[in-house]
Amino acid sequence: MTQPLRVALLGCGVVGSEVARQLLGRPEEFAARTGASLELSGIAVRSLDRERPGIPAGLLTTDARALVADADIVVEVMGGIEPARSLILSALESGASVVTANKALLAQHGTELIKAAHDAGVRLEYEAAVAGAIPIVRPLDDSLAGDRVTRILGIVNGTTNFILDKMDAEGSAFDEVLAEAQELGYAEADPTADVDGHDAAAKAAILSSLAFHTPVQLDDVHVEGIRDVSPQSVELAREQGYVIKLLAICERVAADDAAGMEPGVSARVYPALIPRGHALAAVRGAYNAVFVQAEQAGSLMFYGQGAGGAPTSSAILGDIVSVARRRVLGGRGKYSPATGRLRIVPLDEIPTQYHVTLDVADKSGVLSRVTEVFAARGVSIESVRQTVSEQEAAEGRATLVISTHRSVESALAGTVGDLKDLDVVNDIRATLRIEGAA
Ligand SMILES: NC(=O)C1=CN([C@@H]2O[C@H](COP(=O)(O)OP(=O)(O)OC[C@H]3O[C@@H](n4cnc5c(N)ncnc54)[C@H](O)[C@@H]3O)[C@@H](O)[C@H]2O)C=CC1
Ligand SMILES: N[C@@H](CC=O)C(=O)O
Ligand code: NA
Repeated sequence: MTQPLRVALLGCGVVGSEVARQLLGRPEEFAARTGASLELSGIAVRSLDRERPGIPAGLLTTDARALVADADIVVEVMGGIEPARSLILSALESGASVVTANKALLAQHGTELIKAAHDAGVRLEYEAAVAGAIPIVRPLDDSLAGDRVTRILGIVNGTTNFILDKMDAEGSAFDEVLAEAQELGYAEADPTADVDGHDAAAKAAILSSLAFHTPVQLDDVHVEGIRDVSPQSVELAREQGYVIKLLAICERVAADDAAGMEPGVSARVYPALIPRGHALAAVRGAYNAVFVQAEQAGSLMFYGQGAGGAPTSSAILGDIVSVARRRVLGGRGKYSPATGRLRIVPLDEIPTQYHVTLDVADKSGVLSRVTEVFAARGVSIESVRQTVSEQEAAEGRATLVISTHRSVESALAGTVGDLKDLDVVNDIRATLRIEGAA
C-alpha cells in the first residue's frame, strides 16, 4: 500500500456531507479499491457554528485555501463560480487532482479548467455534474470516444421533473412542489437555476462539448424554463395523450446545401410535449434519463437518480476512486480537449414541431382565417381540434388546438406572432414544442 492520499472536501451541504460520511464510514473499501488509504484531511465550511451529524467537528475549517494547499485530491461541492473556480485552479496548479459536481462552473469555465488540469498533469473529473448518479460523462468521454454521437435527448434536471411529474400526477401547485423538492435536497441553492432551465442548460453545454468534441458554453444554449407551464397546460397535454417534460436536446446538425445549412451543433432546453407512450414519459419524480444516438452504437439509454445527496455522492465517490487509482499507478491520465470548432446553430434554423392552443371567436370563417396564417408562413398543419365548453359557448368562444408538422423554428415562431395579431384570436393559451413523436 502506498502513502495515504489526503482528500480535501470543499463544502458540506447536501452532497458534501454525504461524501464525507461515506469516506469516513468505509475506509477499508476505498483503500482496497484504490491501493491507498484515503484520508479526509478536512472539510471547508462557511461557518463552524453548527453541528453536522456523523461528521467530527475537528475536520471542519473555514480556511479552504490552506486545505487545498495540503491535499492530493480536492473535492469541490460548494457550488457557484467564485471562490470555487480559484480554489480548483490553485488545487490543479499545486498538483492535486480535482473532483467537482459544479455544472454551472464547468459550463462557463470548463475549457480553462480542463486545460489547467492537463498543464499540471493531473485529473479533473465531473461525473456528478450531469445527471447525478447516472454514468454519462465517462461513457461519452471514454466508451463512445471512437463513435460519432449525433443526438442526445435528456431529462437532466431532477427538480423540474419532480415538479412537472407532481403537477401531472396529482394536479399539485407549482410553488408547493418546489418547496418539497428543496426539502428533499434536489434543488440548487438558488432554485431559479432549476426552474428557469439554467441548470439543465449547463448540463446541455457539458454534454454537447463531450459528445461533439467542440466547446459549447452556457451562453450557446437556448434556454426556456417551466415557469409558464400552467396546470391547464398540463391538463390539456394529458387529455391529448402527452406529458410535459423539461428536455435538454443536443444535436449535431448536418450540412444541407439545398437549405444553405452549414454543419454545426444545436444545444437547447425547453419544456416539451412527449407522447405518453415514449420512454421519457415514464421518467418520474427526480429521476433523469439520457438518450444518446450514435452512428455506430445506435440508440443508448441511461437512466437513474439525477439529484439528491446519496445519488450524487455515488458519482463523486466513483471519481475519487478513479483519480486515487491514477495517483497510485502514476502517469498523466487521459486528456480530452474539445478540439472541434463546430458553429453553434441558432434555434431559429432548427426544425421543430409546435402545439398551439388558441382561444378564438366561435363564428364561421375563423378556422380558415387561422389556417391561412400557418399557410402564409409555409407551415403545414398536422391536426386541428376544436372544443367548446358550456361557458365558452355562452361567451361565443372556442378552443382550437393545432399541431404542426416539423418546420423551421423561425417560421413557427413567426406564425404564433402573426396569430397574436389576428382579430379572431382572443388569446394564445399555450405554445409548446412536441418532441419524441414517431
Ligand atoms: N444537490 C444535488 O442533487 C446535486 C448537486 N450538484 C452540485 O453539487 C454542488 C453542491 O450542491 P449541494 O450540496 O446540493 O449544495 P448545498 O447548498 O447543500 O451545499 C453547498 C455547501 O457549500 C457551502 N459553501 C458555499 N460556499 C462556500 C465557501 N466559500 N466556503 C465554504 N463553504 C461554502 C455552503 O454553505 C453549503 O453548505 C453544487 O455545485 C451543485 O450544483 C450536482 C448534482 C446534484
Ligand atoms: N438541482 C439539480 C441537482 C442535480 O444536478 C437537479 O434538480 O437536477
Ligand atoms: Na452523472
